Amino acid sequence: MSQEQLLGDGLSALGLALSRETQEKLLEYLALISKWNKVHNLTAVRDPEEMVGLHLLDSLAVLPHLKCSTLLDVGSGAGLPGIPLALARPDLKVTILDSSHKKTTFQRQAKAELGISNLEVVCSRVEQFKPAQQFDCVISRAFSDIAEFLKLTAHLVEPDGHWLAMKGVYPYEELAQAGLENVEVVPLSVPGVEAHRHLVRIEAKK
Ligand SMILES: C[S@@+](CC[C@H](N)C(=O)[O-])C[C@H]1O[C@@H](n2cnc3c(N)ncnc32)[C@H](O)[C@@H]1O
Repeated sequence: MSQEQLLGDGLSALGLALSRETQEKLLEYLALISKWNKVHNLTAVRDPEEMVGLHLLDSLAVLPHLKCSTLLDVGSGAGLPGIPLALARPDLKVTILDSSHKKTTFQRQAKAELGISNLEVVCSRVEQFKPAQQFDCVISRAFSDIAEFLKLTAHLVEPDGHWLAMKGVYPYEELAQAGLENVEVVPLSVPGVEAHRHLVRIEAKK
């Protein structure tokens, strides 16, 4: 099946309506990752069909749970989930951050080529990042365990804000290790991705 069809079907299954133009930009973004992957090792996922599920739909599955106006994606790598979210939600101010120059050089290229005006790119270790303003929401995928994620980003979340941690299997151990009980854990079903997915929401307010 073509990437266009996979994306269209996946979005329908997720109950998401994105314009034709946005869908084209999402696929242009995948094409850019593939192009850069030939020279730089940006992501291990290289199969065109798998990329739609693991890069785009996995990121976009979070959209219905995104209730914020400023978002920081920590350890964003090739721009995941931040770039698909910025493309799908032009009203959202998205900052993507990574400590790797190679990754943020790619992120800047993607921002320029796709004309993503609601996206900022930051090259920094997250623990050293001192923005002028904190964020409503700080998100990460495949960055660290939950305790480390909260520790490294505590200075970046608004007092009324929250964290979203994108996880695979239900993270019982990570939650226990972080001393977190009674947090919201939403199971997500991602079209084209057989593995389990869970989204953990942690409020900054104690
Ligand atoms: C496994 S990758 C995940 C990339 C992306 N979120 C994804 O899901 O495809 C983790 C990323 O975190 C970045 N990273 C690790 N420690 C970091 C730190 N302390 N500050 C900023 N970025 C960091 C790495 O450079 C790497 O790009």
